[in-house]
Amino acid sequence: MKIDLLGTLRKKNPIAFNISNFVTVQDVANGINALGASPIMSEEKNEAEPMVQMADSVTVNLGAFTEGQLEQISAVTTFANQYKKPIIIDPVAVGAVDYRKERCNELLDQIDVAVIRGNAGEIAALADVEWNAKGIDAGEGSGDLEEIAKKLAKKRNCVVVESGKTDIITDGEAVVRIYNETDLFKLHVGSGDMLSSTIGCFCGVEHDYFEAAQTATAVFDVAGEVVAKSMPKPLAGSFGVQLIDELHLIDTKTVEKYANFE
Ligand SMILES: Nc1ncnc2c1ncn2[C@@H]1O[C@H](COP(=O)(O)OP(=O)(O)OP(=O)(O)O)[C@@H](O)[C@H]1O
Ligand SMILES: Cc1ncsc1CCO
Ligand SMILES: [Mg+2]
Repeated sequence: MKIDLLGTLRKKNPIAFNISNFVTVQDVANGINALGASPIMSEEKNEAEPMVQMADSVTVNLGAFTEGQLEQISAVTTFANQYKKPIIIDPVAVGAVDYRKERCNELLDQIDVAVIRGNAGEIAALADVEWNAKGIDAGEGSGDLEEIAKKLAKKRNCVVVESGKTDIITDGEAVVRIYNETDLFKLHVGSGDMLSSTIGCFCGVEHDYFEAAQTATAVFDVAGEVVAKSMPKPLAGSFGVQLIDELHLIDTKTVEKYANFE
């Protein structure tokens, strides 16, 4: 794993264009800004082209899109392919709402994406595997998590990050697993959105998106673990704030020390 990509990210300060959702947009912007990227958000179709041109990566979060916004998402992602900017997709709740899955699949049919990051329920839905997703959460299922992630990676010819107790990262062939020590992430709505946008930042500085996704996930997971270790008792609100603090403070030595992966 190329943990020193964290240094590269901080040196380059990539512009991370995010189409976010109204629930978590501020955590996403502050999280990746603290990490060392330069976030910019937009919902306006008429500025899609210059936004994409100046960006190093484009992260599209499908958490709360409207019908009108689909046109903007389509324009942005088409320009991103044209200008060869990596696209990261966060398919929020596609396992729970068919309308979302259908729109997401239409989008994925139109464009090439670098990374899809979702929980097990979301990744299973896009991989056409039976699963009981629960709203924005992973829900329950009995399928093999690695096989599901690989199936989607092959189907969409991209890297898949399937988050959960163990984060599974695959390019369809190789698999890297990152083991998490704390589940405090679940206390903070938007942990997943922040992870997806963190992956976007690393894809903006590393063209090997499999490597970028691994480093991003390890940095993010370790940041959460460091916060959890420092808290005398789990506090949901403080966890969210301290996660942003730790994304600012974290260094490669800390990631090397605590990242548990194979
Ligand atoms: N059971 C768990 N134990 C430990 N860590 C977890 C667990 N589930 C998720 N995580 C971690 O939480 C972070 C967010 O992943 P998660 O799978 O919860 O995304 P999500 O479901 O899209 O979240 P949200 O939509 O609420 O933002 C990741 O860093 C992941 O490693
Ligand atoms: C709670 C919620 N609803 C739509 S998006 C979102 C944030 C998690 O993605
Ligand atoms: Mg999510």
